[in-house]
Amino acid sequence: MSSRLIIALDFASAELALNFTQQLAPQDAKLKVGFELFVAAGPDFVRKLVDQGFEVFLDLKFHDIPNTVAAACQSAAKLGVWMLNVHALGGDKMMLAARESIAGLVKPPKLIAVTVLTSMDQAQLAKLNISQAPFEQVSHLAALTQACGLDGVVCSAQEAQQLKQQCGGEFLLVTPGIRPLGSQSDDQTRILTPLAARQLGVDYVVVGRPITQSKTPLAVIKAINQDLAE
Ligand SMILES: O=C(O)c1cc(=O)[nH]c(=O)n1[C@@H]1O[C@H](COP(=O)(O)O)[C@@H](O)[C@H]1O
Repeated sequence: MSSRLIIALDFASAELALNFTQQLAPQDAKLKVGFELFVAAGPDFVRKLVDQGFEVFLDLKFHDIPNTVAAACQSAAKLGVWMLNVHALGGDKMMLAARESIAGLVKPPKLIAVTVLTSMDQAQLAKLNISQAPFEQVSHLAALTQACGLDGVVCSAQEAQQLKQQCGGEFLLVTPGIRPLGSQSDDQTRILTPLAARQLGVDYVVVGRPITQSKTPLAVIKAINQDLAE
């Protein structure tokens, strides 16, 4: 069975990222390329990972006018990635345009929307004039995302159980803010362990620093995969 682990390749160069990925096989984990690596290494690096057989989540969190986001999604899909994301706060017209832009492809990537970043807590939302608790905002944005026909959302594992009830089992929940017991929370606030996330119904966990900054990354990956297979 393919892994439910997505490793965040937050490295500053293609060379550093390749040093890390050469230890991995595609069945060990899916790989996420975000802003840091994409800006440094570009689309060629993404194509290289895809050619090596990895399922790649291109995490560029598109958030712009519908026409721009639709075109960006098309360009991203041409790289052969497995998953793409946009910001739900871009609104329904933007999400609909994004979905339609890739709908006709033979093998479209999964398209998901970021709800409330896992680094955000209620106090930070309040400063954005959002008076709701994080879960209420996540729930609202997940409903909007689902109504636009997207495949799922990025949220915190803390919201997973209620979201699965709300959106149904097929709607994908992808959760960063995952920390194995004993690891630092860093800048994440809404966190859970891999095992707890899986028990709450999460489909894919995103883990970066606890793996990429570990002295024994393969052991951490193995332990997380065991937890996710429970
Ligand atoms: O879209 C994302 O991937 C994302 C959304 C979110 O709400 N929180 C979040 O941490 N992420 C990403 O998930 C990864 C988490 O990395 P670590 O905190 O190092 O495990 C980073 O690459 C973030 O950019």
